[in-house]
Amino acid sequence: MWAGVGSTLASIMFLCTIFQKYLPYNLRDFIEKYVHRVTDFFNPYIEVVIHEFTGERLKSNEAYTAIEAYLSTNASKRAKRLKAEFGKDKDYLVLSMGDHEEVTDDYKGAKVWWKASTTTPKVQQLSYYPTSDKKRSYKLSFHKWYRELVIGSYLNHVLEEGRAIGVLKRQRKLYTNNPSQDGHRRSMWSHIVFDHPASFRTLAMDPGKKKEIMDDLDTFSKSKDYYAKIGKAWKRGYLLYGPPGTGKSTMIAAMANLLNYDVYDLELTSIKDNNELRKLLIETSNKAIIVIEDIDCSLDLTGQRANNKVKEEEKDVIKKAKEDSKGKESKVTLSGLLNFIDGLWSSCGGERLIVFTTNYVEQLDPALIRRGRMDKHIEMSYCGFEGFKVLAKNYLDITSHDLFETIRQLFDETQITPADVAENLMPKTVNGDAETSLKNLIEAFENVKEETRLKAQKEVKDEARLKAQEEVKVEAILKIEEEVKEHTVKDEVK
Ligand SMILES: Nc1ncnc2c1ncn2[C@@H]1O[C@H](COP(=O)(O)OP(=O)(O)OP(=O)(O)O)[C@@H](O)[C@H]1O
Ligand SMILES: [Mg+2]
Repeated sequence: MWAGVGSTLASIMFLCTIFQKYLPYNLRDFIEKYVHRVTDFFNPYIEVVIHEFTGERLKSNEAYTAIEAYLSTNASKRAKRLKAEFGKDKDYLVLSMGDHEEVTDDYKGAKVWWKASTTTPKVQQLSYYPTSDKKRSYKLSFHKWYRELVIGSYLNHVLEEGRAIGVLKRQRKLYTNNPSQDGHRRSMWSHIVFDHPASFRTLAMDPGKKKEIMDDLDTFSKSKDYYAKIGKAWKRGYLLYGPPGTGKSTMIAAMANLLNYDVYDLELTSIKDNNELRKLLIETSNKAIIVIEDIDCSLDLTGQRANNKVKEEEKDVIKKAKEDSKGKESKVTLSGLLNFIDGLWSSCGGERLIVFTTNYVEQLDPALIRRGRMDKHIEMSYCGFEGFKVLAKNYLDITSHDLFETIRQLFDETQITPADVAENLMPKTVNGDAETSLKNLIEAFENVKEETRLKAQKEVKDEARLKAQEEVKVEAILKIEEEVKEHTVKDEVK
């Protein structure tokens, strides 16, 4: 029997070759169309193809990723050829269907087939897509009896399950925008695996404030329906401000870990213009934190209102700096950034946080940080005794010690950043004990105290010197005025 099938196939292939080679193009097209119609009439199966990349710019297709995740369980049980990739934290492998593999799935009594395909285009194309030229896709086949069931509910079921599996298994990423270049470039964002260990548990700050922020994030992540109901894009802005070393960047990592989000670290100075800023935003995924660190230094975003206050000589310095960097400077403007945050572009996806950090909140344009754009303003401040206890637990694994009382008093008297406390608590030798670290901290307090005292002394001296100079100036002016008066009187007498 197999010999018969083989010879029939061979004859069909031969006829096809003749058909391709010798028939005129129009006739060939015409015949192909009708052959398809005839075969479709007898073929009871429907096919749906899902490609890995879509659109002109080959944007990755979220549906493909979800299907890949959904099929991973099925594939590991049934497929013969599997692909393996590192999963979250690189401590296990995630399996997916190998090329040209087929698996079946059962759903509410219906049987469907999934097939993985890979094709390599014959003509090499210029592409933004960073990896290979291969085009991957999944093909779903099912009997036409199940059309409504599959299209109406099975596909949604696959996407939902796939997304949920993907969130659990995916490696989170830290993206940075590539410097703007003329001509072609690979992609707008580069990424590495995000595995920062920071968490809210290890973050030193006031416990009440910490809980408030965690609750806020939790509420946000569960409010998809609420945002849809009030007609707002599902996004939230956070402004973190405070002196250097108070944990702003650490807090962002803790937020990403809490919510299981990707992080997009946006460097505004390497963006050419507002248009490029918009394109970058479009290419961010959902479940993401978009971060602009040191927003006050990023661009001249202090706005016209603030610029009016700038003194003339400062204006000259700014002008010179701008001239020096001519050609290199970014043309992203304050209004471009405002559009980025709350314009139409932010409606092109959901579940995104936008976080700004700054050391100088008072220098920012109020429009940039008003509520509704930056919904929550969080001051990251100097370390308090409660914060110290968190750090002592993290670094030394202790919750109490005889020296704690001394340290508590020192916190009342002196301002010190969590970064300084952390640095001093870190054991300096392999066998360093807790007491040595605590004594180091006390010494650091003494140094900070001494520095503050010297600084205050210097300020008093400077002030006194300025006052003395002022007095000398006033005396000199009075003397001159006196002399002028005397001369005038003499001249009048003459
Ligand atoms: N609140 C904190 N809790 C725990 N660790 C902290 C905290 N603040 C700072 N640290 C420690 O100090 C280091 C520096 O902190 P971080 O980079 O988060 O400060 P920052 O506020 O972002 O500073 P900058 O304004 O200079 O960017 C961190 O690596 C962390 O180890
Ligand atoms: Mg920082």
